[in-house]
Amino acid sequence: MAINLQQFLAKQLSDGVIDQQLCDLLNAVADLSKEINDKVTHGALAGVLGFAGTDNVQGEHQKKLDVITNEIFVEGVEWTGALAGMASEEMDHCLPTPAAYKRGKYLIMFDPLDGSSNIDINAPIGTIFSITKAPEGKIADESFLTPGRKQIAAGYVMYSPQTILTLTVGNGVFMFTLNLGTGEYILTKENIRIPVQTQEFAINMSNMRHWEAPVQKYVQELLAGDTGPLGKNFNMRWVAAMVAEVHRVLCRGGIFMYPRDNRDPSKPGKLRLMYEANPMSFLIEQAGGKATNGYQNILDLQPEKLHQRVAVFLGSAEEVERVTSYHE
Ligand SMILES: O=P(O)(O)OC[C@H]1O[C@](O)(COP(=O)(O)O)[C@@H](O)[C@@H]1O
Ligand SMILES: [Mg+2]
Ligand SMILES: [Mg+2]
Repeated sequence: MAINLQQFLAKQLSDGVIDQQLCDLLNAVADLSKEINDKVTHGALAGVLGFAGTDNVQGEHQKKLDVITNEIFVEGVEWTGALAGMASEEMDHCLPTPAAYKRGKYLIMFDPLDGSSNIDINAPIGTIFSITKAPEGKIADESFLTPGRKQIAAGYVMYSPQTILTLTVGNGVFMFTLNLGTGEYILTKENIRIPVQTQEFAINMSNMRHWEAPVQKYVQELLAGDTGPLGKNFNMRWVAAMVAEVHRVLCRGGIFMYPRDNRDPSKPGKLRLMYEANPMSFLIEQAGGKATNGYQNILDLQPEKLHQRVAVFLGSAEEVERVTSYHE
């Protein structure tokens, strides 16, 4: 019989994999994602498309939905009693749990709306989250700077033809599909394994001239197909939402890359370490894949800043190892 997310989490709780606070927090994230799903699904009818007229801390123009989903996320988790604080792509600094609410033992970092450029064209978007243990004492931005290897749980929700919540609590990767009739997330895939080999890659090719030499060489080899040193043909995909790219890699393998480039020296890599690369790398490793910045495993990087950017190579082990070896 199909089990729902609540039942899955109750089992993890009784098996001692998660504690009550984490269980409450994950249930709250699932619930708030249904509210986001509702807004996303109604789009223009709910008046949520277009720009908000504000910029975030990274100088990016915020979409209305970036702001709305950030509010839904904050309000959806702050009351749970599971959090000492939270941090988001859309907030300059962290938000310690307000005194009105009970302080808990965890921190959550999130990208409330991933793939912002897809909002207005009705293409896939998502929400990403990462949960770590909170240190004792006052919570400040520095409290969040622990390596991804220390994550307790991570996941994403993908809003697309189906709404899918993908989760790890450190014992494999599980996917739950939202039943729009009952409002339940139903377990639809478990113990996901990424094939070691692949013939599919994802990279924004329009940036090719800005990449560093090792990435230029590797992508030339992918393009050369069976006439080149890799001896096989590759297909290419680019959805422009990391959630959707990682979801595809988890479902059928592949390599997803967002390398450093020299377009803007202040932005080495586009993706953010704390609430994009770390949670996704945790999921990928839990499914038997690899995730590096070209030099080191992403999960082993010591973060320096809350909104730090990082190069990302993740997915099927053989190809991630190959492109990483070109950097050495
Ligand atoms: O504009 P590009 O180069 O296609 O970038 C797409 C990448 O940017 C992102 O949309 C960044 O995330 P945000 O939308 O949360 O800023 C990734 O999801 C995606 O992989
Ligand atoms: Mg994002
Ligand atoms: Mg975002």
